[in-house]
Amino acid sequence: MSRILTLNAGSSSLKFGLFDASVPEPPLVASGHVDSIGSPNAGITVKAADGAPLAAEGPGPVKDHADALDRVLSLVARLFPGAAVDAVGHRVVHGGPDHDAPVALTPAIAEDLDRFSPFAPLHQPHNLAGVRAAMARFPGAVQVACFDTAFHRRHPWENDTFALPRAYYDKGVRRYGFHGLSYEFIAGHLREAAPLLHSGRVVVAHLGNGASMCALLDGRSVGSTMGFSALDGLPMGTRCGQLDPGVLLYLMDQEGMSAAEITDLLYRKSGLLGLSGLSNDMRRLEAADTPEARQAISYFTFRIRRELGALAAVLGGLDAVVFTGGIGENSRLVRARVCDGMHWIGLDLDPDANAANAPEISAKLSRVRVLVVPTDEERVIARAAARHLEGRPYPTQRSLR
Ligand SMILES: Nc1ncnc2c1ncn2[C@@H]1O[C@H](COP(=O)(O)OP(=O)(O)O)[C@@H](O)[C@H]1O
Ligand SMILES: CC(=O)OP(=O)(O)O
Ligand SMILES: [Mg+2]
Repeated sequence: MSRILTLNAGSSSLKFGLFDASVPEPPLVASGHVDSIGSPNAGITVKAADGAPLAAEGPGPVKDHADALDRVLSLVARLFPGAAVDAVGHRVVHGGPDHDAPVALTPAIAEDLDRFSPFAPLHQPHNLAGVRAAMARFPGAVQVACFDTAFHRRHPWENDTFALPRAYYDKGVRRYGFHGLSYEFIAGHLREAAPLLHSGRVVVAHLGNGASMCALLDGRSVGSTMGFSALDGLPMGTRCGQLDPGVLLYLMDQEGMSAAEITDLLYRKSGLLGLSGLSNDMRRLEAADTPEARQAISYFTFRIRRELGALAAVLGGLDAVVFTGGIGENSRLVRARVCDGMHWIGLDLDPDANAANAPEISAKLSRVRVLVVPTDEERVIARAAARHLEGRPYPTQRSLR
């Protein structure tokens, strides 16, 4: 049986999917994820398409992404011994200025993508390690890279640039935006489930260990909170989010910190972890209820509200907000805190629907609808891989450079 395998390395997770490759909209066969990578309480679960559990390991340590990948590939081989993997679809977070669509990887393209590892150090190296491991394990399969940045490549120039001398823009110092596979899935979901909203003004809040927001107009990205690297915008599990560049000058000049030390500070020690002094995991912060944990959550939700106002201004109004990602899909507290006091923009929450994790959590009379939509980046990756297998890759616009 011909199969597509998808690999999606997030900053704290490795998600994968196995799809039947024999039809154009590939049906899911099984999916799984490793969560809390790097913690002593990581877990691995695999389930069939109908949700039936197939395997579970942990809680226990999963040292790093390489360990997670090894275990996932062994589990797939053990659970599906006869599966012929014809395509492996990879989430690759940074595609730079050239990639505005999925691409079939050659070793040379994969090597070139390593240029962007410094701008997404919690992701790109793991994404490319997945590519190398899959090339070795499935040498006959087409390897398709699907970029987080691609969905945003046609956003307006004002959202693409920084106010630096133009030479830097030409060198690729631009606002790329990330989580594009998730936003593409949500846009597709709206097109099917709520066509009127799809053609309207929607802000999607992808809140996971990495977090960003995207303004969708007619299903296309017109603005996002993440920029050149996966650091900008909202605070995240361990990342600082938006920061006055003057702070960087201070850290270099007054504190004598090296680039490597600043990288470690901003990517691994800041955000919810840095503010709480406790954890990057929203579940732990909600349970801990220390003043620092409460402040970390307050800063997180304050920044989301601030960006919601800003993106609504970009859109010229607001018809819907969509929550997604591990926190957006599961944290009633965060959703309630984000929506609290948003009546001025026409948004009223239904507290019972929110507490029940319902798919629509806005009050009946709320002008702005509020939806909770589980994202499915694997589905978007599988579709792209299927098109490559069918010999119908997505067209690209190389003129974007
Ligand atoms: N029930 C829950 N309540 C609150 N937060 C949750 C819950 N389940 C998951 N999360 C949060 O989701 C985050 C992971 O989101 P996810 O999107 O899977 O991660 P990644 O960004 O690594 O892809 C965890 O760090 C955790 O804080
Ligand atoms: C780009 C990014 O932050 O991804 P994730 O949320 O999966 O860590
Ligand atoms: Mg993710």
